[in-house]
Amino acid sequence: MNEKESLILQLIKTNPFISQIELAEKTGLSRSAVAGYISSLTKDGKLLGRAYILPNKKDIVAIGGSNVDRKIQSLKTLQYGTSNPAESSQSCGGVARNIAENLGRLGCDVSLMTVVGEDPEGEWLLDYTKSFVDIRPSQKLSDQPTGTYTAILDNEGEMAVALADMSIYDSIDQEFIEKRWGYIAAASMVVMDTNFSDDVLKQVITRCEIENIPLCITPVSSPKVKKLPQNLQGVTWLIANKDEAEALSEIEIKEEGDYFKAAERIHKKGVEKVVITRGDKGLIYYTKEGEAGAILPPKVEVEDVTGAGDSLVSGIMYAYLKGLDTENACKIGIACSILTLRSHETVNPALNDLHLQETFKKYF
Ligand SMILES: Nc1ncnc2c1ncn2[C@@H]1O[C@H](COP(=O)(O)OP(=O)(O)OP(=O)(O)O)[C@@H](O)[C@H]1O
Ligand SMILES: O=c1[nH]cc([C@@H]2O[C@H](CO)[C@@H](O)[C@H]2O)c(=O)[nH]1
Repeated sequence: MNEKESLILQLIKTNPFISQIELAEKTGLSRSAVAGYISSLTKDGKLLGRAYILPNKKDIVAIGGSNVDRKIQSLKTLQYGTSNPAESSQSCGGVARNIAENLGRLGCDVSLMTVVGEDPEGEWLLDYTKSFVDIRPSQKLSDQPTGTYTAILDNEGEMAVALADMSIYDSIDQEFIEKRWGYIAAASMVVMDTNFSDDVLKQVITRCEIENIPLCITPVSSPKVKKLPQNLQGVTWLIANKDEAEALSEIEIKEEGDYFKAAERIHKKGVEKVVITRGDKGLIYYTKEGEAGAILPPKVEVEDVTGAGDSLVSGIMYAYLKGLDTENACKIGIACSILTLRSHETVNPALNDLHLQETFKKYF
């Protein structure tokens, strides 16, 4: 094989969709010369022909946000209206991205459909994430900055207030999803956060229902939960914290029984399995099959709460895909959140399936 042929083969390997015109531009040959090389490579059996490429079958596709998380933790009790001595850190974030990374670390085959800006932050997020996750369905946008999440934490690691600068997600339209539907159709399960527009959320819910693709929705905040449609038929799991569950159910949760009333209201919108989390009081679950219960977490030292909810969702999905029932899937979810609570990062870099199983066995 001569130098030009091996260059053409290399370019085709990197991008099987490359056109003869692009190959000509990249090799400095004329288009007809490229055609000649391709024909001789085909005759020699080095190229097997042109083909449509289908996405690989994946366990999970995560749809939604990828942000840079900036966390500033007060060293002493927070005092409002004055300057508090603090410590800052930065990590990769975004609910969909966090879930995808957690699942990737747990050994699942997962892909991420997100958008970032064409800036150093976007580059960093995708570069870091691609070690655990297939990022091919994601895109960099040249005219928008990467989303950022800035959280002020108190000295105990609990979030006091957070600011979400994520206008980039408003530019995602139904066509973006349509073009990438092949990835969704090839998945055993879809997990979607509520960062994208209400039109996109509705489109994914409706189409997953029609095509019978299990879908888990996890809201990112109480303002953004309101983007969900009234009709949630087709949603398999909805996993929300107390504030998000209140906003979605329009029920104020004051006591134990209210959690189940809120869950029942959300179930009546069409959701099969509802989980409402409640910080150090664990969670409650309520399903169409009539399962209902509360699970308490063990007492743990909290380093930083950021990402606890996302790892809980990841643990539940990991267990659900392995065929566990709702109660045990929720326990795996709690075990996964404990590992995040003990880490300053939004996703614990020490997470793996062995570590998760050991934590589950230790506490449940
Ligand atoms: N202090 C804690 N002690 C033990 N478990 C906790 C604590 N805080 C959170 N968790 C675990 O994490 C899960 C999710 O926490 P929470 O209800 O605060 O959700 P969230 O607001 O979505 O979290 P975040 O936004 O911080 O990721 C809980 O169901 C629980 O299992
Ligand atoms: O509106 C949003 N707020 C916060 C997040 C993300 O939540 C994560 C913590 O649960 C954190 O990584 C942040 O980026 C998001 O994706 N959208």
